[in-house]
Amino acid sequence: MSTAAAPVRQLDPHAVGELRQAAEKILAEFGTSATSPQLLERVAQTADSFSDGLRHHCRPVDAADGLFVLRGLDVDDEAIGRTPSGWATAGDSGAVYDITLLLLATVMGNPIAWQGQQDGRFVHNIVPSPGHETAQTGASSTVLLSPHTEDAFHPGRAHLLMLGCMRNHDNIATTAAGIRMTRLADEDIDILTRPVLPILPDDAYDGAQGYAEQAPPAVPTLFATEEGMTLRFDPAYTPVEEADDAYQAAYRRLEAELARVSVAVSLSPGEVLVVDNDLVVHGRVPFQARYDGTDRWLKRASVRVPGRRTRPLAEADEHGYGQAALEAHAG
Ligand SMILES: O=C(O)CCC(=O)C(=O)O
Ligand SMILES: [Fe+2]
Repeated sequence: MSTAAAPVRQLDPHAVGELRQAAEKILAEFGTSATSPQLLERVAQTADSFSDGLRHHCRPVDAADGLFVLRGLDVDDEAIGRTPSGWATAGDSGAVYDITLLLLATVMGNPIAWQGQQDGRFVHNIVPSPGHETAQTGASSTVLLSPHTEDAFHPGRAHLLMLGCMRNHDNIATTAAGIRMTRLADEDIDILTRPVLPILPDDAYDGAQGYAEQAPPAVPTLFATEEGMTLRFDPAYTPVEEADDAYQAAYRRLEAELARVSVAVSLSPGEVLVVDNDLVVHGRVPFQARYDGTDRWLKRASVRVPGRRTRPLAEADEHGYGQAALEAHAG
């Protein structure tokens, strides 16, 4: 894994001020970042009025590695208070950044939430939580969070994933690996393009594991589009051992290639990592949680981009394990 720098988009002071003022105004009006239809509507109106400069910073990912870092937001380590001990107790901690992320997400596309995850909030808190150290979810710490497509099990998954950093005293890196940086044999691409294995819902979803009304759909790992390759990959939730030997070997070679091209991005407060969820798998290195109110703390938003054609049409027939993605703004 390399620590090669991700492309940076530096927000200018004008754009930072514009965002800050807008987020504070909305927070003052509603008193919370908990999303109501009224708050979401205000977010949409506000994002509509943003300057071209700010909009330009939010343009689509335009590099082959499939990601960028937006830099320059102000985060005051004292003012944000203690790192919450888990998403369930986070409440309005860092609420102005929830709204900031929602505003940015709304410029980039349509933010989504999941009924079954973090109480249906549009912005999630990613913090290490006691008892979850070894889980394959954002709440873990001591284990490697394996590279994955966010919400890979679902046809309504995000096109863009945003991770905004509140605090990261131990410089714990997020990992990112782009499919277009890999080199794979044509034969492997051919095999991995076939729908052979399902991807099951991850442990962060209430209720989805018990979903047994229909068989899990087999989905392709790779998908070739006019603009290039995309992937849908989550080995921790894929029963790879059920495939034949040739498929398993190709899958392992893809895993090895993703590891080879993986970059480590250690976010600093005020930075927002944006990854294209069709091009990049992300994860996190293992770390030791502090559990003293100063732990690493990220805010996460997921965004769908209307009109993108980066996925197989057959996804429209998937049941999504009974989970529904809620869109912030009507189409
Ligand atoms: O903690 C991180 O850097 C990434 C965690 C993750 O996979 C996520 O929040 O989706
Ligand atoms: Fe993730």
